[in-house]
Amino acid sequence: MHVVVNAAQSVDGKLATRRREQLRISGAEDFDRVDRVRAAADAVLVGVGTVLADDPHLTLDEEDRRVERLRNGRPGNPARVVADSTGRTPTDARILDDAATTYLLVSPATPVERREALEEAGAEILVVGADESGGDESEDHESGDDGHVDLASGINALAARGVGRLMVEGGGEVIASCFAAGLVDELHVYVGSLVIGGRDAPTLADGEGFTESFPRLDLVGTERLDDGIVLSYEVAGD
Ligand SMILES: NC(=O)C1=CN([C@@H]2O[C@H](COP(=O)(O)OP(=O)(O)OC[C@H]3O[C@@H](n4cnc5c(N)ncnc54)[C@H](OP(=O)(O)O)[C@@H]3O)[C@@H](O)[C@H]2O)C=CC1
Ligand SMILES: Nc1nc(O)c(N)c(N[C@@H]2O[C@H](COP(=O)(O)O)[C@@H](O)[C@H]2O)n1
Repeated sequence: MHVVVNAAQSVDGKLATRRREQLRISGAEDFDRVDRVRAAADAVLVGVGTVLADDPHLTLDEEDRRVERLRNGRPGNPARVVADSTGRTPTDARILDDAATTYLLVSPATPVERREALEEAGAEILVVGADESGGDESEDHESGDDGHVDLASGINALAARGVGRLMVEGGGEVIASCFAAGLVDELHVYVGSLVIGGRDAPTLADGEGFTESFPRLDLVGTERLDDGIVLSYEVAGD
């Protein structure tokens, strides 16, 4: 599985305001780039925090890209995936429409009735088990997962359904967990020319944070778009 993380942040590293409302950080040129990255992916993943805050659709904007995918024998839109341990995705969320397959990665803690309601609303439920690495106050654990669904298991379940390239669009909690689990291959960050501020505003990588062993990145590209810059990285090997 090849995992590509993409996000837009302010100069001070924030993905949104402290109110966690969707904010346009980039512009038309960057949204077109994001659409290209989506078009290359088999699936696009977000955390349930992003679904609750933004109600995103996560489909392609450009019809030509959908047509090209169909011509290549792929679904018109990439599948949509939500990391959602207890099934908090609203049944009227936009990602549950029929524009693409939508997988919800839930833990066994999600009640059967909730799973059934979400299936009825259009979701494919994948029960993938909770992450066991968090929750012990005595350890300096760096995963920050604390009983959320185990993303590595989720990715294996997606691979078994034909997903070879996964785009992760956020938010900060899920991106942090992806780095903590060593799942990320590429990172693309659009840095918009604004300061958002706020100690409680989401950042590119929230979670518990790292204290000893930090994911290291190789800068492989820079591109000026709109009034900002896209920084492209590959995750450095050990
Ligand atoms: N500028 C940008 O590019 C983007 C900005 N955003 C912004 O980010 C904010 C949302 O980010 P954030 O609040 O961090 O939410 P996330 O989208 O990262 O979702 C976090 C939630 O995902 C669930 N989850 C399931 N499994 C995991 C796991 N293994 N690790 C971590 N979380 C997991 C948890 O809920 P549970 O335990 O219930 O499963 C958790 O609370 C919004 O304000 C949105 O606008 C979002 C995307 C892109
Ligand atoms: N790349 C990017 N640039 C911005 O300026 C943004 N505000 C975001 N936000 C994320 O984009 C997703 C919206 O998806 P749809 O347009 O509904 O398909 C959502 O995840 C936002 O948080 N991204």
